[in-house]
Amino acid sequence: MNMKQLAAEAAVDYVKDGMKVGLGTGSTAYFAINKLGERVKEGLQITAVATSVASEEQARELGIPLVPFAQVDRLDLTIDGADELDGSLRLIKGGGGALLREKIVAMGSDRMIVVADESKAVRTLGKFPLPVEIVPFAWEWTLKDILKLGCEAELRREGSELYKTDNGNYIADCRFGAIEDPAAVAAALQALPGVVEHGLFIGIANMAIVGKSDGTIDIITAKEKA
Ligand SMILES: O=C[C@H](O)[C@H](O)[C@H](O)COP(=O)(O)O
Repeated sequence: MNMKQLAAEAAVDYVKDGMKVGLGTGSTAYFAINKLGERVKEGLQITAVATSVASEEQARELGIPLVPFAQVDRLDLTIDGADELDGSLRLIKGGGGALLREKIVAMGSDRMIVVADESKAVRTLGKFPLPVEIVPFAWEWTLKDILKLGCEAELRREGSELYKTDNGNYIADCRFGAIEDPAAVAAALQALPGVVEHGLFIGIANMAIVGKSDGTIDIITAKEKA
């Protein structure tokens, strides 16, 4: 079994009857959604919300019951991937462009389990360019503001077009180098009016399940959310 699948399927063991579940996005979350689909066919009773159009379509095809946000106050558990995670369960997310919906859903969940292969576990965040979702209006100014924070940044492209998120925004991929103080970078980005959200998830994940090449998993836990 590949490392992503190993981690994702281990996370699905935490899903119990009656839970309201957030479905993540990306190639690792894909395996979790697939496994959940299998368990729903076997009789598992859950309801779910998705963090992207792609995950919503996958869930619908598998028969996972999706509920509108208006009908659910909080989720019990969200399972999602990450582009990088450190030993304090700080994450970089958004490689697939879904960071805004992912953060809304994760923060509306009592627990978030991150699923990843071992290549994602790092000592210091920042090798993976930090995705920052910005509004298209005056994006040139927002990009200049971001550059002033001391990174190299460029707007993500999809072929010859600028990439657009499910929310119709752009993504600036920002190379800060090693991010020694993620909270400071997060605060500086959040202060810019054109920034919708950034891919630093700090104090949000409760547990990470990391699939390893030797076929085992590592579990990293954080204290429960207040
Ligand atoms: O926007 C995408 C998400 O944050 C993904 O969870 C993240 O990019 C990890 O994706 P993957 O599991 O495909 O490496």
